[in-house]
Amino acid sequence: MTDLPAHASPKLAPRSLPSEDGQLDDSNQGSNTADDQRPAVPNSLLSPAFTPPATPGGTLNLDLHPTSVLHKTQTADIHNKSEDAKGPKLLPKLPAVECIVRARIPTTNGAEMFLHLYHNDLDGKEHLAIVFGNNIRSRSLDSVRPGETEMDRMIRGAYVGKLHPGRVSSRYDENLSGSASTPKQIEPPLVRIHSECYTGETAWSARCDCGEQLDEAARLMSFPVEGLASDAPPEVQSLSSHSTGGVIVYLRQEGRGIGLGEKLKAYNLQDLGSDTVEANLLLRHPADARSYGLATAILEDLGCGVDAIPEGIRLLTNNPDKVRAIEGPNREVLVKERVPMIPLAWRTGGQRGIKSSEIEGYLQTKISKMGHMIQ
Ligand SMILES: Nc1nc2c(ncn2[C@@H]2O[C@H](COP(=O)(O)OP(=O)(O)OP(=O)(O)O)[C@@H](O)[C@H]2O)c(=O)[nH]1
Repeated sequence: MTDLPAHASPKLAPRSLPSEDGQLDDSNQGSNTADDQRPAVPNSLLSPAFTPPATPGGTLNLDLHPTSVLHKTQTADIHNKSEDAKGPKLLPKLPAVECIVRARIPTTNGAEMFLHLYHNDLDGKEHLAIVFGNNIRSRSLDSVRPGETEMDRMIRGAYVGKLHPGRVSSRYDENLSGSASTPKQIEPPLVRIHSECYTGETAWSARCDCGEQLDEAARLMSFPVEGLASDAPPEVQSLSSHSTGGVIVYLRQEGRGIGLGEKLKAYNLQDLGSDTVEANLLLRHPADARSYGLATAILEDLGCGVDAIPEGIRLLTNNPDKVRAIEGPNREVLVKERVPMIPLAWRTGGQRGIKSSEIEGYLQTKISKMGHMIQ
């Protein structure tokens, strides 16, 4: 019997049995990146479960293409020729999105933002757009619904200017001059596509820098131009002429798309010695199970597509795959510039930011295995 560690389940048959010469019996062994990245562990430790390559609980637009993303990925997984080791999927067609409601949120740092809640035809999740400034507006929110009253429009956030007690028109804010209530032509806006991370954003985790990245994106977008002091970091200085707004598209793709429960299992595997990519693969998930079609569609709806801003957007990310993915299958969005997100601890020589051995490994794996450009 194969020599297995004590915690290996004896009930799971190995996926490939070693042949007599000690080689694995996979016919396609070693032929691609997934295999290259798969850690050397007993096959019986691998979970037999298959996880869809998109937001858990969601459905993919299978009806559009019989040979859908899901089918292709399943096939790839079965044949152990996965292209899933890294990199998001480009959906064949952008999903339909609709902004259902928008509300003004004053934030604890004094800046104000408008939270936009979206529905879509791809999954049952409520994805969000956090909009800073008055220049970015949702087309689907602003469009007129049959039979709605002015009060209905104001309640769902389809108003210009600001709400105040006694206001009666969604279209006209008597406290604003005419020009101020009309969105101006905007410069290439700053955009962040952010994936949900309960542990990093809410539960104070120092395993990742997701919370810090979300805070930093909001800070850059709400940075008052006149407040740009000499102590502002270089990337902020370079943004000075633009930093009057932006949008964070907040996708409910927890754990790079595998969901919170699976991410927590991955954390346990990381504590057992795997890195973040290996842990996902051991659980039979792609290293990155996300897709970005929803974000592209939301950006289009917010007037950040090439139809409205041919100059493109400036994307806050270190992830090269995200840059291409966000542009969409038909280049609906143009990424004019990638703005890097340098961890605060690196920028301040460890004075501020997240300190933990876990975050060091996390960032190292992003650079070495996921091609992130943290510079
Ligand atoms: N599966 C898994 N997901 C993780 C882990 N740590 C963070 N995440 C998730 O990763 C997502 C954030 O992705 P990142 O890789 O940090 O960032 P990115 O979006 O790829 O790239 P940037 O734009 O440069 O930040 C969130 O959904 C987190 O929940 C981990 O160890 N395992």
